Amino acid sequence: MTDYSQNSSVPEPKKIIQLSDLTFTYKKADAPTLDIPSWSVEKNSTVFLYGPSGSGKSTLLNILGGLLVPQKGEVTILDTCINKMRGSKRDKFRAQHIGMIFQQFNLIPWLSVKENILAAQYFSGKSHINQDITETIYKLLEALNLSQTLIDKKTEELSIGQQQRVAIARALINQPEIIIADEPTSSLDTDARDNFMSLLFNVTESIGSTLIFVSHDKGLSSFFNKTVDLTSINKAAKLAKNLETAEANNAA
Ligand SMILES: Nc1ncnc2c1ncn2[C@@H]1O[C@H](COP(=O)(O)OP(=O)(O)OP(=O)(O)O)[C@@H](O)[C@H]1O
Repeated sequence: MTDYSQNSSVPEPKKIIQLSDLTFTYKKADAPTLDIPSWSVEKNSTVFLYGPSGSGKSTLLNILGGLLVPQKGEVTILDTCINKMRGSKRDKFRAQHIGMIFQQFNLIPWLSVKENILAAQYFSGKSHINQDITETIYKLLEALNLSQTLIDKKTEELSIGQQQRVAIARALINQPEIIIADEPTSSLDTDARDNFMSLLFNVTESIGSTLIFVSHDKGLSSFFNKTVDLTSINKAAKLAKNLETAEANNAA
């Protein structure tokens, strides 16, 4: 009898990020901040990552972006183990494949909007490929509802909301496969926040990226197709949480 079970099985979704056996401890800290036996993210998913303050969310994002390197374990992004790379190679890998949006935007204040965005393209080593970069920047600004008249303005002369959009444009200029955002909405009011979220989702979808997003604002989780509590994957945070609860119970 023919066995059709293999043919009918649905293929495994492609993992774009895989962590295994990861431990990260800050210098001088006496315990690890992250201890993650295993975690993966599927391609094209949108992940809302939350957890208590100090549970290691920013640390994890910095590891995914290759800004921090774990002492132990493997960080595999797009089938490449990034924590074994040399620093300069990892920087280039990040510039080519990962767009990062930080709470503080990390724009260079004395450079113009265009120069800030071009800097990201320069670091990716792609600047020679795209001759028509100004046109691409204009399109991106338009998609982000940012007036084209701002393109030559210094970013320090922009409002917070405008700076945030420039930070998104900079994260997206290289059409990264992965977008990592760390509390990008924390300084926005509700209307600006919702506006920002729809823009981010529109552009993420249009370039087919995978999004990892950290926020304390649980109300945002409905935008995402996956919600992850960091304490459920990070044994170190779970341990810290249990100790806190035990201390609170003892004090009561
Ligand atoms: N550069 C650093 N050196 C030493 N310890 C650090 C450093 N950065 C963070 N930590 C510690 O690591 C732990 C996790 O910090 P992290 O910023 O990743 O948490 P978080 O979940 O993002 O917190 P929050 O929600 O408050 O932003 C905290 O105990 C913090 O004090």
